[in-house]
Amino acid sequence: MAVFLSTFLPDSDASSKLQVVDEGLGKLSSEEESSPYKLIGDRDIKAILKPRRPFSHKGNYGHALIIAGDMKTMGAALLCASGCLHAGAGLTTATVPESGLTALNSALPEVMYLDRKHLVKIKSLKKYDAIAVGPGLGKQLEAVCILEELMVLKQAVIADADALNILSKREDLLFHLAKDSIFTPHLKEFDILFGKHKNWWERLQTGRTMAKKLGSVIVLKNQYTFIIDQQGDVLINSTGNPAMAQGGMGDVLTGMIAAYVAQGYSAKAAAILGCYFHGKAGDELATGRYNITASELAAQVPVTVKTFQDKSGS
Ligand SMILES: NC(=O)C1=CN([C@@H]2O[C@H](COP(=O)(O)OP(=O)(O)OC[C@H]3O[C@@H](n4cnc5c(N)ncnc54)[C@H](OP(=O)(O)O)[C@@H]3O)[C@@H](O)[C@H]2O)[C@@H](O)CC1
Ligand SMILES: Nc1ncnc2c1ncn2[C@@H]1O[C@H](COP(=O)(O)OP(=O)(O)O)[C@@H](O)[C@H]1O
Repeated sequence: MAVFLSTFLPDSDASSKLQVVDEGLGKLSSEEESSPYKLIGDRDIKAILKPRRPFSHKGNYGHALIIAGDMKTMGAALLCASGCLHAGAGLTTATVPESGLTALNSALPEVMYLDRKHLVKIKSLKKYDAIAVGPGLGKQLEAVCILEELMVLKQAVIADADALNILSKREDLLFHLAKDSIFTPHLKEFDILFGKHKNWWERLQTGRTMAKKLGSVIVLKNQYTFIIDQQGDVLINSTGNPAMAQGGMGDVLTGMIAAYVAQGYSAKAAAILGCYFHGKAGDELATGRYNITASELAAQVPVTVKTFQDKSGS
């Protein structure tokens, strides 16, 4: 029986009721025209997820840089770095304001620190395999300067939260960020970036147009998160649940996506793995829980991935 796009949207409209969603990311068969709307299944994850190889070392799993945190939102940086760490990046470095250094060292001793002052002066961030920017970053001049530097360096980024708010006022930066960047807005951030929308159908159409125009991946977060790839296809993630509706959950997701980019996955694959395992970790914890904190979710991720790997034989 056909599944329609409207199933995955919180509001109703005529168009989405007519759009068929394909099961899985591959084509159904050579004769059938594939739909731009595809539901991510376990088989897709199995095909994407790579095992950790024998004799491998931290250098094989990439180095991620987290640019996040401000005086009152240092927690967002810690949560993002924690998501990155728990999703398996070989090395994670966080650049937070100096006032957050003690918190960083106490909460996440595995994570290294890079002085913000050095970041703005650095002419190359090439040693980092993934760069996430935005959670709790603030919108002050320093944050704007960081985004300007990243644009000049032409390295793809994972942009979230305050980075998106800054980009919404700076089209010159938005359209000059490196291709294969990943944008992770929730509904409000999406509308701030790309304009107000009447309903989710319209929002998705704008997302498709903008992902193609930017040559980047847009992760539009909601109960069902939509991963819109560079071709304008909409991949629907169905893991996750309302127990996850607590502050900081998106910060963890951003760190996880950065970890997968650092490990060598493409922008699209990293977004898929991040969303799937983020939601799946939440589903596992929610079996015995009314709500889940973002820190708990991050800690669950290695268990979730291992359980999936063992069950699917990947
Ligand atoms: N511990 C820390 O340090 C934390 C730091 N954080 C960091 O702080 C910074 C600012 O974060 P923020 O929460 O003030 O702003 P933001 O997320 O834009 O919400 C603004 C308004 O948008 C809405 N809205 C929000 N989410 C929505 C959704 N999914 N779907 C639909 N609507 C949604 C909602 O409006 P309402 O719907 O209630 O009218 C909400 O009031 C940011 O950098 C972030 O990373 C947080 O991560 C928390 C933990
Ligand atoms: N009801 C829900 N069902 C599934 N996932 C949810 C639900 N509520 C929140 N989430 C997930 O939690 C994350 C929230 O992200 P975001 O709003 O950016 O959080 P924050 O800014 O507080 O870190 C998203 O990945 C979203 O998909």
